[in-house]
Amino acid sequence: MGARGSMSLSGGGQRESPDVLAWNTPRRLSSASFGRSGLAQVPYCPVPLSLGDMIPGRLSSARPWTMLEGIMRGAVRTPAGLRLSRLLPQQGHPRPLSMGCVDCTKHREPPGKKPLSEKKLKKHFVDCRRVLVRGGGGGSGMSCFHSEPRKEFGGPDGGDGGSGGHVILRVDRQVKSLSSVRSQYQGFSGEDGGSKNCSGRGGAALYIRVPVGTLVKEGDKVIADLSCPGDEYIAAHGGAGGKGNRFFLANDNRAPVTCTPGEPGQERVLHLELKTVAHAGMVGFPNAGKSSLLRVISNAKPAVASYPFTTLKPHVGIVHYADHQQLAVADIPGIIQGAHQNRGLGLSFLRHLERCRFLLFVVDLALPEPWTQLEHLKYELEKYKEGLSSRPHVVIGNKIDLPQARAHLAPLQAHLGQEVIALSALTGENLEQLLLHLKVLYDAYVEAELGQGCQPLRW
Ligand SMILES: Nc1nc2c(ncn2[C@@H]2O[C@H](COP(=O)(O)OP(=O)(O)OP(=O)(O)O)[C@@H](O)[C@H]2O)c(=O)[nH]1
Ligand SMILES: [Mg+2]
Repeated sequence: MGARGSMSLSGGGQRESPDVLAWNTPRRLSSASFGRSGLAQVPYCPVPLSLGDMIPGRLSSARPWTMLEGIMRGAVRTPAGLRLSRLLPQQGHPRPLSMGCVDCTKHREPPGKKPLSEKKLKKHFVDCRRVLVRGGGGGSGMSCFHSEPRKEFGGPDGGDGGSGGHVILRVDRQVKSLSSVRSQYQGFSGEDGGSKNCSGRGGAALYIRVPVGTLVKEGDKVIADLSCPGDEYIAAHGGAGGKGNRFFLANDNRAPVTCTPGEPGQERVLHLELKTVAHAGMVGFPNAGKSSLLRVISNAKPAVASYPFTTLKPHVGIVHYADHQQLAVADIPGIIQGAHQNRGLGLSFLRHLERCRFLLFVVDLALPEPWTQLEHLKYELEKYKEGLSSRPHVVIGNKIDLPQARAHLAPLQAHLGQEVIALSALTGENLEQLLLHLKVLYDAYVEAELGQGCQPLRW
């Protein structure tokens, strides 16, 4: 018998424990060993194996092998690319083994993945894309006639072509920018119709994965706002399939030869624009310490340096609270006076603030007359979009650890007539006050949304 025969070869005369599964040669499970379910349960393997799965080549014979004896034939291939043999010892070195499937190796550490450097992240962050989408073409209809012995002219039996596949934009939470979106997409075509009234298979839908907060524009018109994970938008419809000659059968035409070709898919040029979705957006002059602050309150790691415009693209960090609430905070590039006249990085990146429910104005307390920073910031926001600066907000005075900053705090508060949260992103001083304040703003936002019957943004 196959299994017993191979045991004597590989075991080298060694008596084996009935409880172990010994390795020799990888074998493929053959069809003979599977019941109607198509699955075989191998001892010591917690999951059933299916036809084509790799199993260890030899099994101890003192156990009930009747089922297994028939299954040890064939070579080494698995349908899903699964090769259990890779988990097992080398051929020619039999070793007791009590596992036989991938599930048994779950505890193994995955190979280490290097985090992307800040430089690479910037390079790969794309928040605008022009994309040409074409739906799949429909398959052509068939023109043919039924024919069988003694029935030569059986009538038209050409089937219709399958319709072309749509091209669909789908929001995926794992996708963080539009960098993975290509400039062109062509949907899958439908199959042509066949004889015997067989219709062609329709083309499969082609999905383009986009990040949460993608705005779809055609020309200047916004046609879709994909702001929730799982949202879908059909960017280009597939073409309809052509008609086979059977379709044209009529009383006055019993033998039509006409069939129509499939229609081409829809073709559109779309502009995708990413507007970061976050609860809070940080606004401030360059070097105010926005990125430093995001690093200490969240899990995000934006670059920090003492030169202006260190941050060139938005970063979103998540603040975790003890009650499992999660608050997303976006750090955007610094704004300077005259940004609306395209100074500095301009204002185009302010679109990432548009969806933020509340704003965090970060002011550098170490600079003289810090209230002027706030005035300029609000002015620039208003220039970009009216009413943007009057959203619920909190003023943060950063760098309180510096001696001159303490002196500037009282005049700033007097000037603004509102509370300023003085803290230090460097030393962590007074961060709790900011976190508590953020929670209050978040709770107010959730309450307001629920009050209006809307679902608040959950991260
Ligand atoms: N002393 C002190 N220095 C700070 C504090 N926060 C940030 N800094 C320093 O300020 C400099 C700028 O910090 P960033 O966090 O990069 O500032 P930013 O606002 O993100 O700057 P841009 O990305 O250019 O807009 C860095 O050298 C930080 O070390 C603070 O609380 N105290
Ligand atoms: Mg920064």
